[in-house]
Amino acid sequence: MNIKQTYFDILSIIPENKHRKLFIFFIKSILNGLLDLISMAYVVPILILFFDPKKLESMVSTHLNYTINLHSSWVLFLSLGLLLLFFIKTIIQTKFNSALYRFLFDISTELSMASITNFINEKYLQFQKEDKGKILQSITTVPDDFCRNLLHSFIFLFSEIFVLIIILTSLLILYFKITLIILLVVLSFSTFIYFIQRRRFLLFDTIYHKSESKANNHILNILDGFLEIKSSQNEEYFLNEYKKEKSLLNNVSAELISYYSNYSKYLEIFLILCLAILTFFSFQKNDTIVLFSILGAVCLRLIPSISKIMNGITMINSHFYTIEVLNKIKHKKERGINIFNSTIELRNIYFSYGKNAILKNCNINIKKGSFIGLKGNSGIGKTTFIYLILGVLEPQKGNYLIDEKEINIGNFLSFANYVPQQPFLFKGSIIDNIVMGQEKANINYDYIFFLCKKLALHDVIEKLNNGYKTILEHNSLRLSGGQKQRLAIVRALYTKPDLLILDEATNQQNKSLEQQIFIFLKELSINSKTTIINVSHNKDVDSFLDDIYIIKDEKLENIIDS
Ligand SMILES: Nc1ncnc2c1ncn2[C@@H]1O[C@H](COP(=O)(O)OP(=O)(O)OP(=O)(O)O)[C@@H](O)[C@H]1O
Repeated sequence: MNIKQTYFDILSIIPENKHRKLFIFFIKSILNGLLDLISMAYVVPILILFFDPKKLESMVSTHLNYTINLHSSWVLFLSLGLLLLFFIKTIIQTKFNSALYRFLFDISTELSMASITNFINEKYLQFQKEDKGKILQSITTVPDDFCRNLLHSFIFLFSEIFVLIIILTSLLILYFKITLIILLVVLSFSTFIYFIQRRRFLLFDTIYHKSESKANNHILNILDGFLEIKSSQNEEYFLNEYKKEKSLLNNVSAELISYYSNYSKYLEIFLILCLAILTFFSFQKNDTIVLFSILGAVCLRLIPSISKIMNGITMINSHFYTIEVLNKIKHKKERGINIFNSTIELRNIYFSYGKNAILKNCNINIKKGSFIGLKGNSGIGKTTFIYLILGVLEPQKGNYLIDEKEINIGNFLSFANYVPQQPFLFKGSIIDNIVMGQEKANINYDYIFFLCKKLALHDVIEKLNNGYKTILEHNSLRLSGGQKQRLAIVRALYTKPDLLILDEATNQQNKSLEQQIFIFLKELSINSKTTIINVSHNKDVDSFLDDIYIIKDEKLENIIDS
């Protein structure tokens, strides 16, 4: 592990406004480590001495060659001072711990937000290619793992190394020979353990990286395919696939957690063995007592310190993947702001998915307020064409003009709204699902009721237990397919889009309902100048359309003109 490189990698991930605070935490954690040296184990023997002034006086005169006369009031004063020091130390340490964890989790939230923002601003084609399990992982587990395991261990690694240096320097000054032997023994033992375990840590890193996203994908499969999985009676297969990855992950976590206590046990055993050997071969009786007392002190503070360092290195090595994942997050541009007054024009557009050409030399001029139909066989490229108009996909060739001015596309047009075949509903009330995050004070309830009435939804909603406040689940089954589609149209219309695209968005309505919806849409296109593009195979709605286009043999043709 290259500590310097890891430090710079960590800095490149953490938001810049947190760098100063991070540096302060490094310093504070060193001070915290030093405060750790004042432990109950040292305070109690000192207190016992204070309450036995005769012994303390004789110790001072024997070891320091100095005569003191301790009054009982002094003893009491010193004892209280020591206790006070211990309390202050404890308060400082608890405050430091709380502040550190708040800081770490604060960073985790920011990284999580950066990660999810990255995906929501991603180009659609790129988003489609992404592994959805990995997306979930990089939003949920990775920021958490980075802060809780890697960054936390890194901060403590510094402070523990610093504390260790102080302890060793003091011991070297006091008992040079024996400390040097212990140091060499412990260092070679730790290095030995590190090198034999290193490949295992890297394996853990790979397992965390791969298995979490695989497990996420299995969860997504189970959630999305709930009915199909049950109807084909394949629950067992999907559950086992999930279990495989989850067990792997949990086994790794269990092993990692156990390392912490195991390291100190290995060290203890190793030091006891060394002690036995040294006692047997090299030391006289007097030295053996000194040796025992030094080793006692070593066991008290040195072993936990070395264990913490080894554990920190283990944690960092096992979570390196988080740096790799988080490094990929780049802040991308927000939705483009455009205005549409008269025309949208696509000129000589060529678009292909890899070698699969979908549209060649495609031209269309869409006038504001027009109601356009788009037809074509399944898989011919209707949705692709719509995504090109919406600005979600970028053509390989051709020009995109709004009001006769060429624009750079690649991001959703701000004035457009789109209703897909399978509308998306999220956990929240019906109102939440319509306004999608609008501030409560700004919600235009009258317009929502008006739209719902026009789309034959108002009565349906009013009949639900809590009316418009009824809570829907993610992809709720509480509403029928047709009702969900109408709710999605209300949602799109609520934003008063200049351009509305319906991708087979009424194919689950019966004929009379579909006619009712189209009468209203036609009114909007005439009165509000809402431009509408409707993708549908259904000839029943052709009479509402001003223009009908068809995609055939990679060409876009106007049926009405030809
Ligand atoms: N992200 C993608 N990568 C590669 N190929 C794709 C991608 N999206 C769609 N395609 C392919 O492009 C072709 C056109 O797909 P598209 O979804 O545009 O057709 P469609 O006319 O809307 O079909 P349908 O009426 O069945 O919904 C299909 O052959 C499809 O497999």
